[in-house]
Amino acid sequence: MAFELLTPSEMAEADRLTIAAGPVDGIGLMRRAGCSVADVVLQRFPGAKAVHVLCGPGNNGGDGYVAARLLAESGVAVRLFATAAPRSGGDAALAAAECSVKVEPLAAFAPESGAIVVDALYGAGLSKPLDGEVVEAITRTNSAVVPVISVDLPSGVSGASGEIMGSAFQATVTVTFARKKPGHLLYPGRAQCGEVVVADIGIAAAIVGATSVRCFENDPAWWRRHFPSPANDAHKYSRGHVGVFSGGPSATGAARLSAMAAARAGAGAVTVLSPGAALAANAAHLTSIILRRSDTLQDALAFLGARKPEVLVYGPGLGSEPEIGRFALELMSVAEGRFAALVLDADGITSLSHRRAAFFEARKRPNAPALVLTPHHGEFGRLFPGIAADASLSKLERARAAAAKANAIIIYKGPDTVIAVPDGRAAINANGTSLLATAGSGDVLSGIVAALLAQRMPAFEAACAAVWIHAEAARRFGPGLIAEDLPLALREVVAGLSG
Ligand SMILES: NC(=O)C1=CN([C@@H]2O[C@H](COP(=O)(O)OP(=O)(O)OC[C@H]3O[C@@H](n4cnc5c(N)ncnc54)[C@H](O)[C@@H]3O)[C@@H](O)[C@H]2O)[C@@H](O)CC1
Ligand SMILES: [K+]
Repeated sequence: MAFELLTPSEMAEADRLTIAAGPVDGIGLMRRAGCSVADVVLQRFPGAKAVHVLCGPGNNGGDGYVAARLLAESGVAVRLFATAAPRSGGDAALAAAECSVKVEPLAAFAPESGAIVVDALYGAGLSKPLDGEVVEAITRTNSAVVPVISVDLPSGVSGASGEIMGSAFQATVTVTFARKKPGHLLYPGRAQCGEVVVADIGIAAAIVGATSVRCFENDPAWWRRHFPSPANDAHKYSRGHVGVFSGGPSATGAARLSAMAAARAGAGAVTVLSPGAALAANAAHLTSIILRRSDTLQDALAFLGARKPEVLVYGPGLGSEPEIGRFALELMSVAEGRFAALVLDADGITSLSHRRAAFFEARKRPNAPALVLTPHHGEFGRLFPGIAADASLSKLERARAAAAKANAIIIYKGPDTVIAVPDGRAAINANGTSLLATAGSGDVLSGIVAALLAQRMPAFEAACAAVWIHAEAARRFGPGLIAEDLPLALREVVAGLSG
């Protein structure tokens, strides 16, 4: 399986390059696309009483004409409803000319029980919100609960952003071509797609690679070879050492969740750095995790000098007061030669929103440590208010813009977590689960990222792996999950990836 996610413009680029390379031409690609749609209809709904094909004015409609022709030739009862005739001379007009099914106006379409709807109204070319008779047809279809096969994208869903433009079909199956698009994985579009089938229409992998694509569906297949497993002669510190800062006496649990997750994700040693006032609370709950007092920057420096951790986690349970942000900036400024990466989560992010200018300035320094930020929607808006407020940007573009601005790896959390790095690469996670919407699950994620970075997994791959493993552990554990369950649930997932 191939994991690139092509935006509509990258898909058009792949289309052009394929046609230029020959021998297949535009109508040839359209015939293959329409044929794959007809195949899915015949395979999934062999007993359908009728198929109603809805065709728009562009090439998405062209795929619909091909599918209508092939289904009619297979003996299926087909009715075809169109918004307008395709532009003459184009591939869709050729496809329409080859299709002898009578064309009826879209206004005449009414979903019928036992019939299937093929939605070929708009796909990659959707450029403005749907309205009028198209929205009426969508509303009638969605409320009739008939199976809908959407061609490329459910009409109304933006392939680039997953936004719903006006209204969108609720598809049962979406048949897309060559590769998925970001809109198949980003919400709210993802919820409209149903099952996504990727049909091979003869666009070669080398051609996909020749486009400007920099976004991937997060999957172990492309980061697994970097997944760490300890060398035979490993000792605990060579496996990677993570330091996690703890909050005060009444807020110590978050750091322990992070620390336990780091240990389960393979860090050989994990130290909780605790304020003196919280030592007793932490000591009562920690066994294999090392506990060390740290009240000041001097204490932290002494730990860094003596124990040389690779990665620090700063944020869980710390509180969002400005001095927490100041300490984060101080940690970054003393990093060189002392630790390689800092994971800032939760309060670590919120507290920096009081010192944004100083933070962004600090991130420009050439010796700044690698930085991972793991904001959810609210934290993202506090640290990157300008980017968050730009309604023209998709979640993917927001994450990329934030990664560039903060010179950091961004894990923009949510049901469709986006991972982005400053060089423009990005991934969208697809195995998320609402089971992770539970207090403390973010603390666990920061521990996993830290552990993988401490084991020297490359940063983008480490962030992607952490997000996937975190969700996979939650899925396997199932309902009833609380954050305390996650570190142990990691064991099985990590074991499956190791060796
Ligand atoms: N690019 C490729 O590689 C391939 C594309 N194919 C199909 O071609 C589709 C893209 O075709 P097009 O670029 O022609 O785009 P569409 O067919 O999605 O729509 C384009 C047309 O709709 C109009 N339009 C856009 N939004 C509208 C709105 N809200 N209300 C009314 N009119 C609106 C545009 O002005 C244009 O005339 C893909 O989704 C796919 O189904 C396939 O045939 C196979 C190959
Ligand atoms: K469509």
